[in-house]
Amino acid sequence: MGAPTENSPDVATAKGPPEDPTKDATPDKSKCRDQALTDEEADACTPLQLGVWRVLLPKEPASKYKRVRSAMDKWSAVALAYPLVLRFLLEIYSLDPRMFILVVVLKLWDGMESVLLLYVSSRLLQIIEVGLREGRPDVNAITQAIIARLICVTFTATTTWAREYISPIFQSRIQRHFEDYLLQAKLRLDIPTSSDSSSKTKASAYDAWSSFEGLCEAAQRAFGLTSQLLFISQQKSGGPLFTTIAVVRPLLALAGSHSLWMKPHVLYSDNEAYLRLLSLESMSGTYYRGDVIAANIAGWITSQYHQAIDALGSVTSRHAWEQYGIERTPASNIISALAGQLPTLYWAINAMLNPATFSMASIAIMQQYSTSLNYALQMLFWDVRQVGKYVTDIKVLYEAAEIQNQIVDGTVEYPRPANEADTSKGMDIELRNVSFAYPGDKAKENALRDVSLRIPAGSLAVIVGANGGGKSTIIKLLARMYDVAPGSGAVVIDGLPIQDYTLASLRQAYALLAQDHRLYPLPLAENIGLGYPEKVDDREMVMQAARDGGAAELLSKFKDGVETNLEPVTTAYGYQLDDDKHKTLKTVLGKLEKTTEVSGGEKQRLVSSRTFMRFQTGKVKLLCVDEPSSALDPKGEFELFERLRAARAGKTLLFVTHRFGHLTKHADIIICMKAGKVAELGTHQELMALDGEYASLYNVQAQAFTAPEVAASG
Ligand SMILES: Nc1ncnc2c1ncn2[C@@H]1O[C@H](COP(=O)(O)OP(=O)(O)OP(=O)(O)O)[C@@H](O)[C@H]1O
Repeated sequence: MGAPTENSPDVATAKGPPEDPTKDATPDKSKCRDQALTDEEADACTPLQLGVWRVLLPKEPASKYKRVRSAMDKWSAVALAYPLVLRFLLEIYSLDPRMFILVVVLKLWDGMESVLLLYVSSRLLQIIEVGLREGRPDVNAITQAIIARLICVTFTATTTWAREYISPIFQSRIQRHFEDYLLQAKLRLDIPTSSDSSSKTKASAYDAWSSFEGLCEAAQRAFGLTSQLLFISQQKSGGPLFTTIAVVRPLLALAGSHSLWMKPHVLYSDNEAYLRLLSLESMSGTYYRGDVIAANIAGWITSQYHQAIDALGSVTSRHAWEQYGIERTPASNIISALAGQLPTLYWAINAMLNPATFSMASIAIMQQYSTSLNYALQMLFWDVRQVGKYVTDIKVLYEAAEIQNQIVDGTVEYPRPANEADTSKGMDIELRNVSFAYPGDKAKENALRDVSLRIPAGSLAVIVGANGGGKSTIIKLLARMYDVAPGSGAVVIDGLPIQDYTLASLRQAYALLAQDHRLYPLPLAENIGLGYPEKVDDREMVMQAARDGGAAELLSKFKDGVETNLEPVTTAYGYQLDDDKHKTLKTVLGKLEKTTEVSGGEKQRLVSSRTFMRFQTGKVKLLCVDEPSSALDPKGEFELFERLRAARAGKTLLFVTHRFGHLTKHADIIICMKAGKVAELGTHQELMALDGEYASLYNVQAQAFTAPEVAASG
C-alpha cells in the first residue's frame, strides 16, 4: 500500500471540515461499486461509511410489507429449529439432570424475585403511609413488613450466590462435553475443507454454554415480565391502564433503537491513511523489532506516521458499532424522554380527578412499578433478539459433525493383495496429464500444468526446479491433501486412481518429511513416538528413532531427556504488575512463560526422528522428503540422506531439493519442474547432456566450487 494520495476519496474527506459522524451513514451504492466488490455482491449489500469504517449490510426488502415478511421469516426459521434446540437442551440435561433442573429453577426464580420485592416494598410504603396519616404507626405491621423484606432480600442473596456457585461448575461440564465433540468433528476434516472459510468449523464449546445460558435468560425474562405485568395490573396503585402507559417508553425505545451489533454485517476499513497508520504502528512491535533496528528506519516510520495522521485529518476511527446508533436529530430522544413521563402524568391526572386516591406512597409505588417494567421489558427485548443468534450457534454446532470432507474416501485397502499389485519394492506412482490449482487460488496459472511422469516402485526420485515450480504440490497430491479436479488428469498408485484407496490405509503407507513440520506441544518422546502412534510409549523404539534421526545427542542435553516439552501450552498471565513493586511476581511470571528454544537444525532432527519412528511400522511404501535439510549443517544433511537411503528397502523415495549433490548423484530419476510443468526428466547424466534447465541450475551451484578463485584458495 502506498502513501495516501490527493485522489483518495477518504483522504480528500479527511482534509475537509470536521465531519458529522453520522453524516455519511447513508446508503452509498456508487462507493460500494468502487470497492473490491463484484456487481452481484454490490447488489446484495447496502454499504455505509462511518468514519474510517465501511459497513456492508445485507440488503433489506424495499417495501415495508416485505420487511415485515422478512422479519417473520427470520422468526419462523428460529421457531422451526425447535427440534434442534430440544435436542441441545436434552443433551445438556442428560449430562447432569439434577444440576440442569437446579440451574433452570434458579434462573426462573430470578425472574420472580423482582415481583416479590415489588410486593414487599409497596406493602411497606402503604403501611408507612397509613401510619403517617393516622399519626400512629402500626408497629406490628411495619415489623412484619420489614422482616418479610429482610427474608426476601436474604433469600435473593442466597439464590444469587447459589447461581454464581453452580454456574461455573455446570458451564465446565457443558463446555468439556462440546469441546470433546468439536475436537472429533475438527480432527476428521481434510485440509481443503478446514481451510474453507465458509465451513462450519467455527463452532465453539463456549457458544454452546452461552446459548444455553442465553436461552435460560430469555425464558427467565419472559417469566419475570409476565409475572410483573399480572401483578401490577391487579394492584390498586397500578391497574391495566397504568400498565399499558408504563410500557410505552420501552416500546418506543425499542422501535427507535439502532444497533449494528445485532445485525449481520461485514466491517472493514478502506481508508488508506488509517490503514497506513495501523501498518506503521504494528512495525513498533516486537515482531519487527530486529528488522527495524537493523534497517535503522525508526525515524522514517515516525515521519510517515505523522504524514498519515495529517492525511487522516478529522475522519473518526471510533468503532462503527458506536457510531451506528447515533441519531441525526434529537427527536427520538425527546419523544422517548417525554414518554417516560407518562406514568407521572397519569398519576397527576388521577390525583386531580380522584383526590381521595392521592398519596405520597402511591406515587412512589407507581414510580417503582414503572421503573421495574421499563427495565424488565428492555432486558426481555434484548434477550429475545439474541435468541436467533443462539439458535444459529446451536445449528452450527451440530452441523460441525456433518461437514462433508472435500476429499472423499475410497474403498480399496492399500496395499492390494500381492497377486493384484506387487508392492514389495515400494509404491508405483504415475501422474497422467495432471493440472491443478489450489482452491481459491488467485494466481493466473495453475500450480501444475499437464504434468505426466512415472516413478517406478523402489526408485529414488528427486524433484528439482525453481521456486514455485510445483515440486511440493506434487507431494501434496500424493498425500491426498488435495485432489485433482475431475477431468484434470489422474494420480495413479499401483495401477489404480489414488481416489480408489481408503485414506487411512494409503496414509499408513506414506511418510512425509518436510522442512516446515511443527513440533507438537507434547513431550519429545511423544513428538518422536507419534510417527508410530501404537508404539508411542515404547522408549526403546523412540530412542532408536532418535538415533536414526540424529537427535540422540540433543536429547541428552536436556535435564528431563525425552520427557522435555519444548513448547508447552502456556497459561501464565500477569496483570497490573509494577516493575519495582512486584519484582518477585514478575520473576515467577518470566519463569512460567519460558519455553525452551532449540535451533532450526535441532528441530529438524527431532522431526526427522519422527519419520524414522514411522519406518518402524513396516508399512511405509513411499517416503516423500520435501527439503528437510535446509536447516541442517552439511554433515547433518549428509548423514540424514545416508540414513534415509539406508532405510529405502521396500520403499519408493521421492525427494524435493534445491541442493545438487548427494541426492542427484544417487537418483534413478530426476524431475526438473519449471512454472508448473515438467521441464526435463531423466538421470543426472541424461539431463546434463541435454544442457537445459537442469544443467543450468546444476552449473550455478557447481561454479561456486569450481570457479578459479575457489580452486586457487583450495
Ligand atoms: N496452499 C496454497 N494455496 C495457493 N497457492 C499455493 C499454495 N501452495 C502453493 N501455492 C502456489 O502453487 C505454486 C507451486 O507451489 P509449490 O509449493 O508446489 O512450489 P515449489 O516448487 O515447491 O516451490 P519452492 O521451491 O519455493 O518450495 C506456486 O505458485 C505457489 O504460490
